Amino acid sequence: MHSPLPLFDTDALRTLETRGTAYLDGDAFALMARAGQAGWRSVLKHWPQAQRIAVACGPGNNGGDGYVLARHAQDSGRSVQVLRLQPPATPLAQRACDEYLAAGGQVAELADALRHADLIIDALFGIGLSRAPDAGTAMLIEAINAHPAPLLALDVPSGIDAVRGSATGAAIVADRTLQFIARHRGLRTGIAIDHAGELELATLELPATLFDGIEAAALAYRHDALHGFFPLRPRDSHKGRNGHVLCVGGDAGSGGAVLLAADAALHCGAGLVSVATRMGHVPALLARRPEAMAHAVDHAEQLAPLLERVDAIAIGPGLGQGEWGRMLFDAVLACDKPRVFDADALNLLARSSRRLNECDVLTPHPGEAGRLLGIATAEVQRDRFAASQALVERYGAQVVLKGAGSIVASPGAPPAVICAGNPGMAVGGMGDLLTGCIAAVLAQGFAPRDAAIAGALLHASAGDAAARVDGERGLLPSDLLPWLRRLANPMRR
Ligand SMILES: NC(=O)C1=CN([C@@H]2O[C@H](COP(=O)(O)OP(=O)(O)OC[C@H]3O[C@@H](n4cnc5c(N)ncnc54)[C@H](O)[C@@H]3O)[C@@H](O)[C@H]2O)[C@H](O)CC1
Ligand SMILES: [K+]
Repeated sequence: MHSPLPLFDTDALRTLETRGTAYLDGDAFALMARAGQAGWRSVLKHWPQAQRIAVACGPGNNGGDGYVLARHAQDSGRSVQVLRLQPPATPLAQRACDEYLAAGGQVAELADALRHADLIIDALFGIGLSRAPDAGTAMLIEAINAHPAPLLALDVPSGIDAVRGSATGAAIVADRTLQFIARHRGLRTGIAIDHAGELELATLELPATLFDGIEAAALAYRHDALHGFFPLRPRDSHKGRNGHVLCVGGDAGSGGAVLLAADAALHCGAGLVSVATRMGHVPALLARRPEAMAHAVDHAEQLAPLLERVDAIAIGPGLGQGEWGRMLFDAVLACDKPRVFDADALNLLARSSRRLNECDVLTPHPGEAGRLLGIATAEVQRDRFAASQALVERYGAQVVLKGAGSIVASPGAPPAVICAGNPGMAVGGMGDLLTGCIAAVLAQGFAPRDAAIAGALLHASAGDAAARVDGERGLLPSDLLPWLRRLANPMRR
C-alpha cells in the first residue's frame, strides 16, 4: 500500500522542538517566530479579507505563537485585539508579547475583542495542555465557539488531547488547525476530527533529518493508499482462485445483515461467496445474489465441510446469541482459517474470553470494545489507541476499532488510522458491509494487517464517494456496493 503519513505523539514533538532549536543555533525564539509567521501565512492564504482579528493567547508557548501572529497582523495594518485570561508564563511567550505590545498591539477584554472580529485565532493551549480547562477558560472557549467568525487553531484545537484525540472538558471547534513541525496522532480520530477542522502542517522549514530515529506513533491511511493495492488479475483467472468467503449469520428474523456481508465480499472481488444461515433466509439470498451459494445450517456438522473449503470466514452479522448462534460460533472458533468477528460474534467472544491469532480480525464499535475489555464505552473513546491496543494484547488478533477515524491495531506494528468515512455511515448495516470487505481481502490472500487496513479503507472510501454523490443523510449500505467495486480495481492504466 502507498506509504501512509506518519503521525507523532507529544514526546516526539518535544524532541523535535529541542532538535529544531539546536538546528537554529539554540535560538528557541526563532522557532516560535517561524510558527507565528506560518500562522500568519495561513491567515493570508485562507482569510485574506479578514480585517478585525481576535487572538486568544494562553500563558504558554502556544500563546507565544499567537502573539507573534498578532504582531504580523498588526504590522499589516489590520485591527488586532489579543484576549487572554493569564499573562505569559514562559520567557519566550513573554518576549513575543512584549514585541507585540511594542508594535502598538492591544490587549482587550473578551467582549471587546470578540465584538467585531471577523477572524479568531486560538492560541490558548497546544501540546502542553495538562488538565481540563478551568471554569474561566471553559467560558472563554464556549464564547469563542459560539462566535460566528471563522477560527484558526494554532498547533492543536485548545482543550483537545493531541495524542489521544479526546477532551476532558471544553474544547475549541476550529475551521482549520495548523500543526507545527509534525502531524499530531490524536487529531485524526474520535471527537478530535470535528474539533480540528481542516488539518494543515507547517514544517517551519526544518530539515527532514530532524526526524531520524523518531518512531511514528501511528500511520494515517487515506483512500489513495488503495491505488495499486489489488493487482490486475491474470487473464486465465477462474473463480476458484480469487478467494472463497463464508459468511455465517442471519438468525431467524435477521437475514439482512449476513446478506449485506455477502454483497460486500462479492463487490470487493471474492471469487466465491457462501452463506451459512437459517433455512428461512435462503430464498431471499438466492433471489438477491444468485452468485452466492446459500446453505441452510442447523447443526455444526453441516458447517464443517464449508469451513474446510473456504479461504476466510466472516461471522457475526445477525448471528444472535441464542443456541443456534452459539453453536456456529463454537464451530468457527475451532477452525484455523482467517476469521472476521463482528457484532454478536464479538459479544459471544467477550463471554468466552478465548484467545485468537494474528490472522483473525475483530471489528468492534466502541460499545463492543468496551464489553470485550470490561470497561465503559466512554473509557474506550477517551483513548481509542490504548483501547484498540489492549484488545490486540488480550485477543492476539488484528483489531479494527470503528468510529470517526477507525483505528487498525495489530501485534507488533504502529496503529493505522483510517482517514476516510463520514457520519452518513452511522446507519444499520454498514458494519455488516465492513465485515464482508475485510473477509474478501483476507480470502484473496493478503496479509491480515493489510487486509484489515485495505478492507476498512475500501469501506470508508466507498462511503465518502457515495456521500459525495447524494449527501450523507439517507446513505444506505447498498449505495456503497458499486463504489467498493470501483475502488477494488487497479486504476485503469
Ligand atoms: N513543538 C514545537 O516544536 C513547537 C512548539 N511551539 C508551541 O509551543 C506549544 C507548547 O507550549 P507549552 O508552553 O509547552 O504549552 P502550551 O502553550 O500548550 O500550554 C501549556 C501552558 O498552559 C498551562 N496549562 C495547561 N493546561 C491548562 C489548563 N487546563 N488550564 C490552564 N492552564 C493550563 C500550562 O501550565 C502551561 O503554562 C506548542 O503547542 C506550539 O504551539 C513553538 O512555539 C513552535 C514549535
Ligand atoms: K491552540
